[in-house]
Formats: sequence, structure tokens, C-alpha cells
Amino acid sequence: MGAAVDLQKVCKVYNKIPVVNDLSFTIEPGEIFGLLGPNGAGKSTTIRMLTTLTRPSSGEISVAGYDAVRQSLQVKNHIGVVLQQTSVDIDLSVWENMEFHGRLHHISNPQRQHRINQWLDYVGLTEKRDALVKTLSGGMKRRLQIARALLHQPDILFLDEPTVGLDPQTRRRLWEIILDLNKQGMTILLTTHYMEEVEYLCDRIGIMDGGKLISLGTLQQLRQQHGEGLVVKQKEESWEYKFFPNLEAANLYLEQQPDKTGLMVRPSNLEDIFVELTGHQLD
Ligand SMILES: Nc1ncnc2c1ncn2[C@@H]1O[C@H](COP(=O)(O)OP(=O)(O)OP(=O)(O)O)[C@@H](O)[C@H]1O
Repeated sequence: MGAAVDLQKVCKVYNKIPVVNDLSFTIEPGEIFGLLGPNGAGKSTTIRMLTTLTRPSSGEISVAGYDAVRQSLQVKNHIGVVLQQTSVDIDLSVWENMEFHGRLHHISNPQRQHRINQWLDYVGLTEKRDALVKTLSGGMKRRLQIARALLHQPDILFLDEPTVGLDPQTRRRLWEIILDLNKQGMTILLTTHYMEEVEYLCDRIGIMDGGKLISLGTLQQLRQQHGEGLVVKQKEESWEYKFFPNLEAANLYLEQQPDKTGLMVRPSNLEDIFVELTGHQLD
């Protein structure tokens, strides 16, 4: 089987401004891939192109082996999508929302009933099946979006900032659902600006800033590339970071400093790497 997702030199231009710029990367089947970046980095635009909601200005995108522009219908049949603004109809019940999506995908009646029951049970919404969506909490709505996205049995699930605005406990619950789906074989691409989300969930991480992919790899690879040891220097209100290949090298540097005031050695983490690469913090 080929790549689950493949982007080659993809650009998206709005009003002559490239908001996604020369983006190339591949996601293998069975991976959880995280796109990390600050607001405006181009993550949502990338997900919108991958899910055929908007066309690239240039470049090639293949999803589940199909061309995202020329074979968008086939792509849609193989993907589940949970976007930030994904519309669940708040005036319909949980069941009706699922039913509507199942009909859109031409899932036969007995199969539809079976799968709706199965996925509502999976995300813990069986008891809410007749509740109007407007009465659900944010976390429940997100779980409904996920159940709905899974109804037509996609191979790849796209999640745009799946846990934004959710409390820590609800976030954890969604993380467990995402990990479990992946264990069942689902390929997952998610965007986020939460460091701990990528650290906990993702096999590989792509860091985006200003429409560009500025780093790509496993957390371990990113740490190795940028330096696993860190010397932090506190300077009044600010902090200065100096990367070293490993902790030993960082410690050696520290020992050699005549004045060690405000200096500290620790292992680098994703946030340090992000700040080093982009020059700014995530929220
Ligand atoms: N339809 C559009 N027309 C014009 N500009 C757009 C459009 N959609 C997005 N943009 C711009 O493209 C840039 C990237 O936006 P995008 O939503 O992809 O970033 P993001 O990384 O997902 O950020 P966020 O975390 O805020 O969603 C932003 O500057 C945004 O204003």
C-alpha cells in the first residue's frame, strides 16, 4: 500500500499571499501525524486542501491513493473529517445527525442503524441519542463529530484542533479515543497548537510557521536534530536558551562558566525546539 497522504510542493495563495508555501510531506498508513503551529501558520488551510474543501493553487495532493483535485469524490469516501467549524445541526438530535450523515453516504438502512448504534456506544453517547445537539456539552459535541466522521468507515481521519476549548479531563478522553482508533488501524492527521497533545499522541510531527514546514520528524529525531541538552539562562524577565547535542555537553559548558548565576541545565523539549525554530511561543 502506498502513502496514506502525500503532498508535493503544495501552495495555496489568497489575495496574492501564499498562506501555504511549498509544502511537501508524506504520511504512512497507520501513523498519527501532528501538524503543530501557531495561529495563522496554515494548518487549517492544509487540512482543507487534504479534505478536498479547497483546491491547492499549485502542487500535487494524494489522499488514500487518490488525487485530491481530480478524484475528490473517491477521497471523500475514504476520509473522515472533524473540522473546527464542522457543522453538527444543533436543532437536530444526536441520532438524527448521525442518520443524516449516513444517508448522505448512501449507507443502507440496516447497516446504518447498526453502525450508528456502534459508534454512539464507542464515543459514550448512547444515552444522549435522542437529545438535541444544542443541549450537549462541548466535549459531547466533539465526540458526536468524531462518531459521525467514522460512520462511513474511513481509512484516514482528519482532526483540526480536536481538543481546543475543552477541559483537561475531556481532552484526555478524546486522546484515548484517538489512540484507540489508531490501534484499530486508522491513519490520523491532526492539527494542534498544544505541545502536550503532539507529545502524547503523534508518531511524527510537522512544525509549520508562516505557511512553511520548518521541521519534520519524530519527537526523538527533532530533539536529536536541534540538541537534546539545554542550558537555560535567566536574564531578569527573559530566558536565553543554548542547545547542545546532549546533556553531558550542556553540563560541560555549565562547568566551564566562571559565573553560573541564573544558569540551569535540562533536557530539551518540543516547546524549546518550537521557540528556537519560530522565535515565538505557542499559547
Ligand atoms: N479563505 C481565506 N481567504 C483569505 N485568507 C485566508 C483564508 N483562509 C485562511 N486565510 C489566511 O491564511 C492564513 C493561514 O490560516 P489558517 O487558518 O490555515 O492557519 P492555522 O494555522 O490553521 O491557524 P489557526 O490555528 O488560527 O486556525 C491566515 O493568515 C488566514 O488569515
